[in-house]
Amino acid sequence: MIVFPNAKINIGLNIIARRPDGYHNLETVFYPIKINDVLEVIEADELIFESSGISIPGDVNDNLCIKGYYLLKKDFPKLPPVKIHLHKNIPIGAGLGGGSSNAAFFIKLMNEKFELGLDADRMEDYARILGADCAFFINNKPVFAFEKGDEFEPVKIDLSAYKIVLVMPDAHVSTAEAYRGVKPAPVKETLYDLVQMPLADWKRHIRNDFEGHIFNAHPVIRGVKASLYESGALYASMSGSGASVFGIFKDTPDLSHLEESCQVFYDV
Ligand SMILES: C[C@@](CO)(OP(=O)(O)O)[C@H](O)COP(=O)(O)OP(=O)(O)OC[C@H]1O[C@@H](n2ccc(N)nc2=O)[C@H](O)[C@@H]1O
Ligand SMILES: Nc1ncnc2c1ncn2[C@@H]1O[C@H](COP(=O)(O)OP(=O)(O)O)[C@@H](O)[C@H]1O
Repeated sequence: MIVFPNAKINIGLNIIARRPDGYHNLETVFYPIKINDVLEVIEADELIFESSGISIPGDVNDNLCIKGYYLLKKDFPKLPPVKIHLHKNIPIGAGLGGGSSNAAFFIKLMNEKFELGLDADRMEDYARILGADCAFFINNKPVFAFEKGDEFEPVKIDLSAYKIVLVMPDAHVSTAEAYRGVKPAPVKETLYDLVQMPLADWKRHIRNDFEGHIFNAHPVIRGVKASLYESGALYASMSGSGASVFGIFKDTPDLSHLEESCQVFYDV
């Protein structure tokens, strides 16, 4: 069985408070975008993980697909061994949730392939264990997210009339680094309301709290955001903990000046 895990962008990201468990309460809007990995799972004599495309840092046993397998196996001991092939296309550590998406799509694929009988809520519960960003990818629809980013309210937001461009500069930001450098603060207006405003107003009201210190540490990312506005973006922002930056345009822009130093994904 083959599925195509997609990436996400964060529209707004406000870090509200540090939690006793060391995580942070936040508000954000997750929005799915069309940059995809390829995930294939077949039955096998033993558990095998192979990948191609972008190489994935870290130990194979820490891969979120493998962690997802063992998580399901604990509750479904009869689950047979599988061979997993993951073709990585989503930039890694980019604020795009690629690994989290792989985990969630793996759970959905195993549920269907082995008829585990899990509904979306149960699959979200499994995904929450694997990471704060994973549960969103079970339903994979635009949502207002809060708590650790794993509790949701549906939000009416449709960007299909616009062109979204995703730019990946030559910079790497770890999620933990991003959280270490941010000062939590309560919000004056909730993102849930702010994203209902006309898109032309977003630039003045919607922000990503990671941008301040991440831009100081990685000025190239600030430069990409400025370049997107200079190229006519109605709204541009770093996605999540970065380093990727997205821009929302009326029409597909010419960003050839960025293509030498960045990976540019048009109309995602
Ligand atoms: C920042 C966000 C915004 O959507 O995504 P990315 O930019 O990474 O895609 C997420 O909060 C990342 O979610 P995810 O990447 O799943 O985080 P996890 O693996 O669960 O946690 C990695 C580390 O990030 C920090 N962390 C994560 C989530 C959260 N609400 N508070 C935190 O403090 C913790 O230090 C944790 O050890
Ligand atoms: N299937 C996977 N794909 C990508 N990264 C993974 C995967 N499993 C675990 N990881 C680890 O997760 C981190 C990147 O996660 P990812 O979701 O791509 O980042 P981000 O959420 O910032 O976009 C890397 O350190 C990588 O080692």
